[in-house]
Amino acid sequence: MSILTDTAQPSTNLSGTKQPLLQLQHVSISPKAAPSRLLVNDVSFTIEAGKTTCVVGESGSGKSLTALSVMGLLSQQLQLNNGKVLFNDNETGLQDISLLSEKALQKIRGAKIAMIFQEPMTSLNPVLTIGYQIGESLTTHLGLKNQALKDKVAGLLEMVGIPPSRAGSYPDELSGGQRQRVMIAMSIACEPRLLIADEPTTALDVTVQAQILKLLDDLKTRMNMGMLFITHDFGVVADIADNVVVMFRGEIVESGTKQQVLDNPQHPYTKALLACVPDAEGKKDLKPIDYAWLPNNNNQSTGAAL
Ligand SMILES: Nc1ncnc2c1ncn2[C@@H]1O[C@H](COP(=O)(O)OP(=O)(O)OP(=O)(O)O)[C@@H](O)[C@H]1O
Repeated sequence: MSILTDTAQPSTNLSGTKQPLLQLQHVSISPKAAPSRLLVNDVSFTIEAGKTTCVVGESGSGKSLTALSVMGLLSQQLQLNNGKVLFNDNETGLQDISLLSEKALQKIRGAKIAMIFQEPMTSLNPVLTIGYQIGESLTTHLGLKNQALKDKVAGLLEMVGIPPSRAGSYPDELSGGQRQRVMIAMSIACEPRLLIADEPTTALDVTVQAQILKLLDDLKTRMNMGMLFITHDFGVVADIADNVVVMFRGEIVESGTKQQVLDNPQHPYTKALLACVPDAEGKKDLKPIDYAWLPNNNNQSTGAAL
């Protein structure tokens, strides 16, 4: 049973040209207390419907802040001090959602742009059943109730590979992989146009990680969703990316298609990151990242974890 409509189509503007789903233009983020300290500096990239853009970089490179800025969820201490977050919500065409009121953003969040995080336990409420939690946004955004709500929740559970009979289970009765599947069911419930996934498989073992990546990739294709996928893992990039953005210390150092970036990396940092990736058997010698390309005396390893 498909519970998804097949209506998601790439948008075209009046002149018939395909419009991007999301376009970040020169986004910079800094602490309000120190506006000149740029944590994210002049970041621009585009995501199309039905395509996955992986943002990759070591810890602290600004990946999560970039994603949070799209959702309008930067912490109170931070500000978007430059740039545009253009989102195509199909009704209004491309609009700068960073200018919207919190109330207007709440209508977009969950319904048109959804996000899943690394650790599902921190996002799931331990005292509510998973069925209830999956149903919440369906009631809020789509007004579903009673049997229609139950049917839709059952369909979503089925779609993410959890027997619908588990709808009455509590989060701590599920495995880590199942909890992440519940989070995915919650995030796709309203058929968002854009899914932001921030390291959603990092806490999972390798086999479950592969299953979740495949599930997300299948859903993306089936729903023609755009996906912004944050990772520090080039293995994940190789599996699911269409396009890749490489970030270092708040800036994009390289971007392109997966083939361009993985097969023919241009920037020394991308080359250094790729040199750290173990091969399929985990045999390659793991080297620390080489920062020799950094100018001046700024070439010390940050000790950053990959
Ligand atoms: N509220 C905040 N106030 C000040 N600095 C912050 C705040 N939140 C994040 N930062 C800093 O901004 C930089 C980018 O953080 P961000 O979380 O985007 O990195 P990341 O690439 O997602 O790292 P990770 O992979 O570890 O999640 C880091 O140096 C971080 O310490």
